[in-house]
Amino acid sequence: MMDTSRTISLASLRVMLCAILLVALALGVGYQARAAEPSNDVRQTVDQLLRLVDERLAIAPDVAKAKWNSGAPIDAPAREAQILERVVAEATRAGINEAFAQTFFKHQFEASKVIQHRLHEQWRQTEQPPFESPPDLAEDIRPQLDQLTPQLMASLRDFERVAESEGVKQYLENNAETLVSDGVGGVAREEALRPLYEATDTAGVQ
Ligand SMILES: C=C(O[C@@H]1C=C(C(=O)O)C=C[C@H]1O)C(=O)O
Repeated sequence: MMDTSRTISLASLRVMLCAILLVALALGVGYQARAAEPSNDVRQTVDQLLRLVDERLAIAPDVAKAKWNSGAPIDAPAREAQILERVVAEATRAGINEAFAQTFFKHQFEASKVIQHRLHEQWRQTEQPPFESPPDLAEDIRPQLDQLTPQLMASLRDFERVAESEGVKQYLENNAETLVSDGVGGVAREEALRPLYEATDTAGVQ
């Protein structure tokens, strides 16, 4: 015959041990989550940059429309060089890492072109006629993009200062999708944000 009281006490001991383990695990996870949560200030900095990236990407469909009507090539290297020239000048003036700023903007150009190419491909398939009243590239769109350049530079400067703080990469990952929409399944977003992820990587922040 089995000693029932002994069996019960062994079983309850196991339950207790399990409970203790679970509590310890929960506390550990909770601690990690707290430790990885960046400060308010850091979160605002990241949010601001993500919003500006989103704002810039949101202009790409207008660029695509203007070029669809005019037949101008999507790739405009002279225009990109002109923007980069301003970026370098501003980086020098404001003490922003020049290589980082240039790489960041090159990625914004690529991301914009991903969206433009996708739209043109779609419009070729649907035999889209010229748009009724497309925005003017030189008069409307490029000035809008130029307005964003100094805002993005200021935001990059702030981002550079917090890229090394704890939990920034995770915070970026968690908020990128909500704050940056690209309409092409995340391809343009990934392209636009890669330099930011890399900036957190070189800091050894996971
Ligand atoms: C937006 C344009 O299209 C492309 C993307 C650019 C950008 O993101 O600023 C610049 C030049 C082009 O290669 C443009 O021609 O102005």
